[in-house]
Amino acid sequence: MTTYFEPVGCAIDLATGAMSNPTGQYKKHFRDLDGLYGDAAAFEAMRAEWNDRVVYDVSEFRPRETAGDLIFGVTRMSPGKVGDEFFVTRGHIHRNADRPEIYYGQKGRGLMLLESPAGEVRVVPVEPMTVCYVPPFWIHRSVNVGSEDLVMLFCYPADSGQDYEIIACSGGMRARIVDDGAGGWKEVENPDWRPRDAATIAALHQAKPVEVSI
Ligand SMILES: O=P(O)(O)OC[C@H]1O[C@](O)(CO)[C@@H](O)[C@@H]1O
Ligand SMILES: [Fe+2]
Repeated sequence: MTTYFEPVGCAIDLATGAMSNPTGQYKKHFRDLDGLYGDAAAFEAMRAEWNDRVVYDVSEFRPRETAGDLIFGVTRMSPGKVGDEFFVTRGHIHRNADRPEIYYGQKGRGLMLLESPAGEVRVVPVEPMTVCYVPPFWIHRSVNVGSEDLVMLFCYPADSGQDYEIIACSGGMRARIVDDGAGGWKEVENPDWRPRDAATIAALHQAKPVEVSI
């Protein structure tokens, strides 16, 4: 006999960015984000005040990790900058790179910074009442460009996985989002960025065995 999963409703608290009935939660502290930002000296200078503070936290509902299911949850990110660069999440490509994702902005003013394997850059707003579609194969990272918490719902295929190395291997993402000095943001080129070679890009497109659950 087939045993069905129980349906669940998860309430989102906009004040805290927490979701009820999560199956998991984690926090990323400032100290965990060393190496993400362009201005390493500014990062070190902030440690005294920020080291143990939470920059972003995630509550998620992950029923299982087999193909066909979904993982969803909420990310809350504090406002702030390292030098002139706005706070970001680590960023990743999905380990099964052909898996997409959506984000739905709930509070605050954010951006999704995206980069294709070949190095094309896109920026999509993530604000209340805005859905951001992250297509398959795009590296993605959220940016809080506002002055209050950014709260976003996310949802992606349960067998996506995350690969964080792809960004580190290229010297960071190709673009950084910095303060424009006029209350807004602008995109600047990361001088340390290195293009991916053809073999690395081809490997992302290799067919993977499809998981079948019995
Ligand atoms: O996993 P990262 O890149 O640190 O960013 C956190 C966000 O991305 C997710 O991994 C979802 O793709 C969530 O945990 C959260 O929205
Ligand atoms: Fe993702």
